[in-house]
Amino acid sequence: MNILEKIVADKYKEIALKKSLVPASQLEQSVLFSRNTASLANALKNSSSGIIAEHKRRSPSKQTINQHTNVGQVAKAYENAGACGMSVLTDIKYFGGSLEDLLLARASVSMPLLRKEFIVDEYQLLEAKAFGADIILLIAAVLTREQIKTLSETAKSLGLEVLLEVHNQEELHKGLMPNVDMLGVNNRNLKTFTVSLETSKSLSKLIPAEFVKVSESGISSIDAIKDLKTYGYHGFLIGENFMKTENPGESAKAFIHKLKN
Ligand SMILES: O=P(O)(O)OC[C@@H](O)[C@@H](O)c1c[nH]c2ccccc12
Repeated sequence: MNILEKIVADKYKEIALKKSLVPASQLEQSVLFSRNTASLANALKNSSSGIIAEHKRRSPSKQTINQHTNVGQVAKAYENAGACGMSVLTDIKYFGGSLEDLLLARASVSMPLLRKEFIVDEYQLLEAKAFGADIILLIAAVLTREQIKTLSETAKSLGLEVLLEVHNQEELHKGLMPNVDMLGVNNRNLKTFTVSLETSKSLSKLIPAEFVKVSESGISSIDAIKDLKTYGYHGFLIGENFMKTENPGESAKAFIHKLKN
């Protein structure tokens, strides 16, 4: 089993346990469940920065990145820095995140929030809504076309936007469908962890114009973003480059300032 298969196998077990502890009907009663959601796609189209800043404590590829953050403060600082949106890792076992992190971010900011998770079941969409997300991630590598279809339909019916993540042409073709709002090209191969911005560049021409394009992972320079913009990208998902510093919010602020000037 590769790491991605391991994460997903654990995820199915985690969901079964959670369903037995917290029924879906309880999630639907959350005060946050009936709120109006914010659009990341619109924020990206209208933004000069395009930065989606991520909160990530650790990862299978890097182990510890930053264990000392206050997610509410980081969220506030990312928003003040001019980020278009924020991505919050909610996987506990491999990324050290939680749904509480998402909730704390939601309590601190009004910018669009992405639940960064390995979503394989509609129950996780209800959780996303109940804990404050505006956007959900669907990873084509771990889903069938049928799953992408039903999960994206349900997400949209809950008012959640859909960011579909792909890493190659095959995944892209599997996932292109009307309920997908944004196409994220992950520069990191989730099976081997190798990172190359060439992945975003080569896949860009295959993505139809109606999808907002997001380049994900391994982005750490202004030049890289300027380059990716020429390939039609509107969004840039950055985690480690901010999180590995002592003050992720300040790092994001300095980065976005440089980008705009
Ligand atoms: O920390 P980076 O290299 O800037 O990457 C951020 C983000 O793209 C990455 O965390 C990510 C992209 N797709 C994922 C899927 C699951 C978990 C994490 C991810």
